[in-house]
Formats: sequence, structure tokens, C-alpha cells
Amino acid sequence: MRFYNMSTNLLLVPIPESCDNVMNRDIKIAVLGSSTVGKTALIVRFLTKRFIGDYESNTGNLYSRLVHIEGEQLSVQVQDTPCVQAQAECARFPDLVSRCIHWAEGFILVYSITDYNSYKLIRPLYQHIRKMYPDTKVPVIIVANKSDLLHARQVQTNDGIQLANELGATFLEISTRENYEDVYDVFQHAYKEVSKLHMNNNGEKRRGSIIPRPKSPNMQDLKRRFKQALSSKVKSGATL
Ligand SMILES: Nc1nc2c(ncn2[C@@H]2O[C@H](COP(=O)(O)OP(=O)(O)OP(=O)(O)O)[C@@H](O)[C@H]2O)c(=O)[nH]1
Repeated sequence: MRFYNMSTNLLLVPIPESCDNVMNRDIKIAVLGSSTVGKTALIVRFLTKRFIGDYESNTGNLYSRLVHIEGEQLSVQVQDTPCVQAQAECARFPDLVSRCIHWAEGFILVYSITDYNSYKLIRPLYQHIRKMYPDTKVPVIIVANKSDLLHARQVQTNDGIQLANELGATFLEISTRENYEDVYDVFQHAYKEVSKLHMNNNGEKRRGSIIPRPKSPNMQDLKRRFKQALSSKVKSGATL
């Protein structure tokens, strides 16, 4: 079942029972973070270029749209993951959140610079993702949102940079409200990193399937003879 959200002019696809069933997508990104950090605003801004002030509380919409990134037309699916309220919940993330993590190929973790608790949630969220992908370095972008609200700042830019460095994630501080280019950058980074991961995976498969070319026996033979000739010269030189 699909339906249109008239206010955002976007196609909404309810989350399927199993996120594994979603087929034929080019890129699948999950946006995660605690409540009111601006996840929906970020996604809608990216997909429509518009900043829409107020949204109903997020119930887990999946947005789908064809977009142009780096000259390529892509089908992008963005999961507005239902908010994770408090740090206490992190030990046992709701099933839906885990399902979305399982479904996605890249992750945008959002906190608000005006809400220190939303920042504190990023590490456990990241750790939860890593636990679900122990063998893959899945792309994670950490976004510090609402940078226009400087007077209400609770999280310093350096805190974000430090955390991202520690976790090995990309970091961007942005204002979804003020700057569309920054929002576009976030998704462009996510796209690039997911593409890189795709390429590496394909590369590994290709490398694995290459049968090593046998060395020419003639060359081997020549080398062996050359070595023999050299060592006999050295030996005879030594006896002189
Ligand atoms: N000043 C400012 N306000 C923002 C920005 N981004 C989002 N907001 C506002 O923050 C509030 C929450 O935004 P949402 O997009 O609904 O947040 P959410 O993370 O989806 O929240 P849930 O639906 O509760 O999960 C809204 O009033 C937005 O207008 C921003 O960059 N700057």
C-alpha cells in the first residue's frame, strides 16, 4: 500500500513487516535519533528542498523518490525511523528500530545542538548498529542539526567532531532550516559511502573469483638455470 502525503508532496510507503522484502532499490538510508531533533524536517528538506516547520510525531514513514546526485539518477529510500526517546531505551531498542537498521545500507544519526540528551544517544545508537553489522564498516554520518539556534546551544561543535572521530563516522553540523546545500551534502556523503561499500563488496567477489594465472614453465626454468649458473660462478670464483 502506498499513499501521498499532500503537505509534503511525497510518496509514503508504510514500513513492511519485514524490511527485507523491499526490493529493487538503489540506496537505502535510515535516519535515526531522538525525538524533535529534526529527522523529518531533514528528509523532507532533502527530497522537496522545502523547510516545513511542523510535523506530526514520527510513526516511521519510508520516503521514496528519484533524485539526482553527482549527475546520477537514483532511487532513494529514506526511512524516518521512529524516535528513540531516552538513553535507557538503548539497551533494548524497539524491534522496529532494529528492523530498520537491518534494512538500511547507510545511516544518518541526528542530534540537535540544543539538546544534550539527543547527543548522548548517538554513541549507543552507533554501537547498536555496529553490533548488528559486526563484519562490515557500514557508512554512518553524524549530523548536528539546528545550528541556527546558537543562543540555545548545549552541544559544542568540537564534541560532535570528537565523537565522530572516535567512532570513525563522518560529521556535519547543519541547519536544516537555513541551508538546503548542507542538507544535500549530508545525503551526498551517505550516497558516496554506500556506493563505496557496494564497490568494495563487488570488488572482493571479483577478486575472489580470479584464478591466478600459472607462471610460464619456460620462464621458471630459465630463472632456475640462471640462478644455478650464477651460484656456480660464485663458487668457482671463491675457489680461485
Ligand atoms: N530552528 C530550527 N528548527 C528546526 C530545524 N530542523 C527541525 N527544526 C524544528 O524542530 C522540530 C522537530 O522537527 P521534526 O522534523 O519533527 O523532528 P523529528 O526528529 O522528526 O521528531 P519526531 O517526529 O518526534 O521523531 C520542528 O518544529 C522543526 O520545525 C533547524 O535546523 N532549525
